[in-house]
Amino acid sequence: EQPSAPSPISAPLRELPWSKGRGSINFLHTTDTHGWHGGHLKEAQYSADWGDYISFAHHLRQRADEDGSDLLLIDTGDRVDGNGLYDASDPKGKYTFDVFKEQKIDVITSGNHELYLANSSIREYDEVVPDFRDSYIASNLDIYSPKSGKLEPFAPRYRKFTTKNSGIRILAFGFLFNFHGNANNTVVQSVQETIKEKWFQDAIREKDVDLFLVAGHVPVRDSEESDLIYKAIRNAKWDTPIVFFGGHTHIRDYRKWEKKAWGLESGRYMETLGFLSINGLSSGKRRLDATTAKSPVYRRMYIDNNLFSLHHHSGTNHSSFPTEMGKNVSEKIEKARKKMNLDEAFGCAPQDYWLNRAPYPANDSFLSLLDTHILPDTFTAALQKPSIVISNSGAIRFDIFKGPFTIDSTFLVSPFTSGFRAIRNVPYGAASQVLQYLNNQGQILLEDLVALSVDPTMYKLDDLTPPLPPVGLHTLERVTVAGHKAFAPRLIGRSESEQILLVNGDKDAPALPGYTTRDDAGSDGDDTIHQEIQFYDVPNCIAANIHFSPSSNKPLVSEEHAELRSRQGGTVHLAEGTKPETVDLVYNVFVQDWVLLALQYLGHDYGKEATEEVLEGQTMTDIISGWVRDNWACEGEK
Ligand SMILES: Nc1ccn([C@@H]2O[C@H](COP(=O)(O)O)[C@@H](O)[C@H]2O)c(=O)n1
Repeated sequence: EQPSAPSPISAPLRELPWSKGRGSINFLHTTDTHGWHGGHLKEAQYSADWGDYISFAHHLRQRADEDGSDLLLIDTGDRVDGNGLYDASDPKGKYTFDVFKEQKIDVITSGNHELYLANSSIREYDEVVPDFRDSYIASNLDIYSPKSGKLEPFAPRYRKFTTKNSGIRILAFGFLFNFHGNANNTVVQSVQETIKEKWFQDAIREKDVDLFLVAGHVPVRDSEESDLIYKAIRNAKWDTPIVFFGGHTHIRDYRKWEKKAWGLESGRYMETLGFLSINGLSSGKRRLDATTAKSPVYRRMYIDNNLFSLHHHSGTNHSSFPTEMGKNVSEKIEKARKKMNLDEAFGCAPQDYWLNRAPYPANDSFLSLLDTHILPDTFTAALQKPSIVISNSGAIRFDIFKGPFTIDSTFLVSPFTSGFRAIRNVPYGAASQVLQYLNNQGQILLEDLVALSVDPTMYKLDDLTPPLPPVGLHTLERVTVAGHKAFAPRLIGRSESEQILLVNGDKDAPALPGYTTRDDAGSDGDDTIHQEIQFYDVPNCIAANIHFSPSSNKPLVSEEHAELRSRQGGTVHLAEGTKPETVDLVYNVFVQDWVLLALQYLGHDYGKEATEEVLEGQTMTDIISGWVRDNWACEGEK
């Protein structure tokens, strides 16, 4: 782990469901790592780095060699965008690729983030694909070759191989979901079309396959793409076991299609090392008898990526765990971080701000910080006229922790290179409705949130201190329920019936906060028994009003009047409660197509030519770091 990483905290662990002996295969799976190969430096629970993963895999490979099973490693894409280690270098990824390639990965695919920008996909094609020449698979992805200019497969379409110890014959695919946001130097063919192709139809009919392995940057659940692939394989081979490794939705999940087809998704940001094992497979070396042939057994575990877990599951300790290669890789990461000054602070956050671990709006919601402070402060200084500034919440990727906000933090919270654009003088009536169109699902109801939570506790109003504000959801740091001592709820709400709902505020819960996953195999998949963290849905987009606050029903101010004031004083700042006749509609470029579409629905046709750059191309990363520098001094600097 990195020298500045916090030491892991011991917690109750479940045992790794390892499968041993012939006909057994074990997998480790990473997905959506988004550049976090240095691990989490502010969260002890996820503090192991890529070097530790290399050491861990080494010990498990050795275990497989000893007991005759096999260990394979899978990575299903989105390795880029989201961490200083990748994003802070020029070109991006200058240090990550060398670190990443030191792990032996048996099946690897591309995600959507490798393809947003032409230069990222070219680097992926020129560097990562050759680094993983025998294992990179691109079943539905092509690239206009930077050398020949011709459209070529990004990597081989599939791979057939036999495992080293057990002799299990695997046929592996590598898919990406039907992604449309890629730059025009790559082509993602839809899964619907791909599975009709001859090469695919021939591949699923190949003889001597003991296991179909579908690695994909595709969610395992609620995904038309995964279901189509499953059905296509089953149409050709009614009984051959299938295993899916998915990604993209950043969750831990394990889905059962049927007893011989399961799929694992292994979270995000190097928080999780997914583990899956199957025993009872046939192989070139081992014919199964009638009973065992019917019953391969699949099991899974989500390993928290920290040394406490990794030592435990590999039967090692502090001194026997690190391998030479693992240590070298950790050192390489440390050097790269130093070279890029990733620990240099712009300022210090006075408290935690959560992206999904707090409801929105709330005092500890990052999105509330954005729409009530960061965007208004930045754009009030930069824009002259009443404006509405819209950003997608997806532009924000991670939480802010109390303490130093560093160069690294800027990329953790928002790594993207898109800037902001404006459409001038949009009638206020239309502009003020765009946000609603972009968030078309309306407000989240108390009932919806409660339905998502486990065992909400109901209390009477009188039993609670402090008393609650009116009906709705609230964040309170501590509450006291009559007859119990004070404790911290994850969510508290007051319903129409005047009862108080206290969600996940169980004072007897385990101490270490973390994931508690419920999947198709039950709720025992997380290796660490956690105190459950509540995650909240947030709107697609948020907005800030600049130079006006339309909270009352004062009349719209006429454009002429605004013009006049503009000429007189430069900036037009309307009096509290006054609505402008027109506003400049400013938005993050990523949502441009949706903003134009919403305006079209609202009866105003604007083309891209009607838009112009604002803030001289500054990105959300620049905006946040600039705001932190100006507003959050560290102790001693005040
Ligand atoms: N320039 C960009 C690119 C992407 N986004 C946001 O990221 C989302 C996709 O990320 P996943 O990890 O879910 O694949 C995308 O939907 C956008 O919200 C962005 O804001 N700007």
